[in-house]
Amino acid sequence: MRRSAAPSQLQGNSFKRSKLIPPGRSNPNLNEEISRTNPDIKLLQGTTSNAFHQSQNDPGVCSSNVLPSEESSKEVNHGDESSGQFRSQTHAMTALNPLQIVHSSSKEITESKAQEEEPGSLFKYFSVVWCKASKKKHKKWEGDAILIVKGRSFTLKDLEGKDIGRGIGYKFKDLDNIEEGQTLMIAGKEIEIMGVISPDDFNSGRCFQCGIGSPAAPNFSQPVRKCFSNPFKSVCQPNSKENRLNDLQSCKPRHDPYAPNSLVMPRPDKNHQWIFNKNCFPLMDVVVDPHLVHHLRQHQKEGIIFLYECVMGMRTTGRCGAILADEMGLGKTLQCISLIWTLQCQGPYGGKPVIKKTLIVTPGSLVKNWRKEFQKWLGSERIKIFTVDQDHKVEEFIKATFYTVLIISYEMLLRSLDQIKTIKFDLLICDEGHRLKNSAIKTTTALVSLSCEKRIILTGTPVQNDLQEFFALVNFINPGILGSLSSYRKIYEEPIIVSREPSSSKEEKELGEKRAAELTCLTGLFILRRTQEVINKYLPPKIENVVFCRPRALQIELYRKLLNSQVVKFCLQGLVENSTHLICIGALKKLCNHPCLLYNSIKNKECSPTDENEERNLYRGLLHAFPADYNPFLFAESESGKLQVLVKLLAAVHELRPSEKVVLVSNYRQTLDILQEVCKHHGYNCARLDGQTPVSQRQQIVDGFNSKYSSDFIFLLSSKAGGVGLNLIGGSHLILYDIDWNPATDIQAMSRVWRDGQKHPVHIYRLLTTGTIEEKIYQRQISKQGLSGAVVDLAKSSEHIQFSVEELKDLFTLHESSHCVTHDLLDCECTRGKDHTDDSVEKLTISRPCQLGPHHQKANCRKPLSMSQLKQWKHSSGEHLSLTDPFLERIRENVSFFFQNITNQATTM
Ligand SMILES: Nc1ncnc2c1ncn2[C@@H]1O[C@H](COP(=O)(O)OP(=O)(O)OP(=O)(O)O)[C@@H](O)[C@H]1O
Ligand SMILES: [Mg+2]
Repeated sequence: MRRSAAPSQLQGNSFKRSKLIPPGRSNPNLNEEISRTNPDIKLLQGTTSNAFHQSQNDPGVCSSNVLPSEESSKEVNHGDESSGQFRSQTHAMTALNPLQIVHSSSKEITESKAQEEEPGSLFKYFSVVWCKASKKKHKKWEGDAILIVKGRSFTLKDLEGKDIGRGIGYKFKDLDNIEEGQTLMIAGKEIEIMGVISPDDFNSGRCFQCGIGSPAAPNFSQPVRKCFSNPFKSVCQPNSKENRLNDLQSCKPRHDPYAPNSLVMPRPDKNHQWIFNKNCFPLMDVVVDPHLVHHLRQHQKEGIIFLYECVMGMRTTGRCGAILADEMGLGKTLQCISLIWTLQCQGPYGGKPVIKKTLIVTPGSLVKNWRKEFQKWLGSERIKIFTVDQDHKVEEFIKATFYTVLIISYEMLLRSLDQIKTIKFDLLICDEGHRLKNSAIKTTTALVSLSCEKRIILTGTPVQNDLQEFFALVNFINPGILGSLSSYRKIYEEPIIVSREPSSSKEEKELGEKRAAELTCLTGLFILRRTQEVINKYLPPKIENVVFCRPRALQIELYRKLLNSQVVKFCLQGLVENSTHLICIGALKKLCNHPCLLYNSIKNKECSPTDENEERNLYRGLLHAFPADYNPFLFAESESGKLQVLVKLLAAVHELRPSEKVVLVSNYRQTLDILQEVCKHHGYNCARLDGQTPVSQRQQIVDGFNSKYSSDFIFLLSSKAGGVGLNLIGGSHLILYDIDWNPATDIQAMSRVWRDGQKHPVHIYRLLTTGTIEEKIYQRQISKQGLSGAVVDLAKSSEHIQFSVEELKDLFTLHESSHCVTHDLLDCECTRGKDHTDDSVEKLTISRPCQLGPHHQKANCRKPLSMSQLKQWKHSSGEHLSLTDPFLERIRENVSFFFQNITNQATTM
């Protein structure tokens, strides 16, 4: 709260101030004094202790600011003054003793209410300044506030959205006649009306944002024609008057702004020049190096202009942060490299470079990728990059002054924070920066402690699903722009959340929508997100398949036994903790991957007989279901439906596309071990990257696989450990062997191959075991997250999921007779009105319109996929597949159902 800096004081409004009379509501003599000396002043008395006592006795009289009723506190929380069926009127009049009004007869009140009801339904909003009522001659306004008047009631809110005064039951004409410049006494405060606020400004929350710099309109004025200078000539640095005059003639843009396809940054407007060009350097066009522009896609050019305007403080005055939230694979790295290279060599004022040193913080597995990308786009001569690792410490960067860019992992940053703090960085880039959504974690506090104000967050993961996390990210790049956390919650979060409740009123919905729109509009100035569609045209076709694999006999037997266990029964009766549900879910998921994983877990538990816990109980009696001579190291394909399909798929790719490679993804290291052994057994060379792969080796492994000279046919990837940001374009087939609760994990993995640089059509296979928990997780991914439109979040894992007993019942059911439970749930034309038995499905598949074939409608490929979108995908049971896909053909006998969607369809597969 600002003190002694309220607008009227700053502006020195003597006329208005002369009207100020020391307020003193609780002192009746003072009121008299006020009215005697200043008949202009209105006393709107809503919050005296007298009034409160009265209201206790007379339910018809309400005075808030003191113990608001339940109804009124709802009003407070939601910022919604609409619920006002006022219980009575209190009083609102010029120089009138409030007690007189309190004693008004109820008849009078009713009559006046009836007369005034209609106009009272309209809201009026005023910006005001306020201070406590006092007799002092020279007083200080304590702050700005918003006065909301509806009919015969008012609420006074501070700029954090908190109620600081309320009252109801005033005379309509008193509240109706409020006008600019007027001084009022209300709720124990003296206020001065500064101006009228439009309903739109209030509903959008804009009126609370007076602390925010106004958005500066981007300036796209055409550059003035000038000769361009030699790109390698150093920029001028004027320091004296003569120099400056000389510079006026000699300073030229580094690159020709008029060359065909040149990318010229917008010029700063007058306001910007006033603030940032104190030395009156000549205005210079900032032109992106044509060497880079040559490669840039249109969306990347726009992204560079956006980043430039943000970090230059041209979009939001005084703020230099940006969030580039483009979907995965859109080339955020290249956009940043272009920005760094431009700002490091040029600037709008006399051409003086805007930045000297840049700090890039990134996940460990991407440190080398950043170096590679710098080299790819700028070569190794133009810019000197320093990457921190075990052998190259930050001290080296400090000593060797020619390095201008420091690339470091988040982990290393924490370890080297003291040294990092000694360096003056002008630009900070946080790659995969959604991890900063928690302001309490060490990484965030470490980065906040750096003084650099030009900050960019890069993330391919949408950031707006959790409003508090969103606040943390925004507050990191543009500190304070959304006000304090408490005001943000009051002004935006609470109304938005309330409006999304099914029980919310029409007004609450409207307010929430307006606030959400305003928040989007405000943050849209410095957040940019483009979706994959913008590069689809540069990418080869993507054929995405969801493959439902029939479980094998051993799997079904063990699955039944697990579901019949005491532990699962206790889960279904709601008798056990969430951790026990997770143990059961974990066992079922292992079984779906391969029974040997379950066998090993049972054996491990047996080895520690003293360890009496739920997991041990769950496994009781299960060993008997395995053959007596069971060998868990054979990894028999015939024991796992998915493994059988996988082996056939690999063989098909190897045979039909000998020059293409496969990325094979699992979330579990033990599963990757099995897959690795199986690959070895079939003579396929593999590369592997999981959580245990040393960070220093990761890029080398990725490069090796992507190289056309590599003999590796398969890349085994643990998606959680190393998925983000990797480019695995060496592979054109990607198989997701298991499913994660969080669709973002799977989407991240799938985005590794279908990205810029990919030459082949991409085939994606998501393997699910029919009728099992894997289908349930998939349904949860696409129904809950997809349908609600909620965006996904990488950090949320199953540990954070709470299950209702109903959900658990569904999770712990095995559907043995269905071809595809997911399809059964779709209410698809092909099954509508029929029993979901094997027979009926099979008969229908022959003629149904949604079968693979020309009738299918192309689904919107935007993620996350929803159930209704899935229905639009081509689908069919294994038996009735119309065989245009040679890979699916090879696996059809092990598969009960397929869904397929093709993006960027081409004639060949
Ligand atoms: N204009 C371009 N022309 C050709 N290749 C490009 C272009 N822009 C980017 N690429 C390449 O596309 C790939 C993906 O780029 P990048 O890694 O920057 O994506 P990203 O947006 O950071 O995605 P993620 O969110 O997955 O990290 C890289 O190999 C990059 O070199
Ligand atoms: Mg990236």
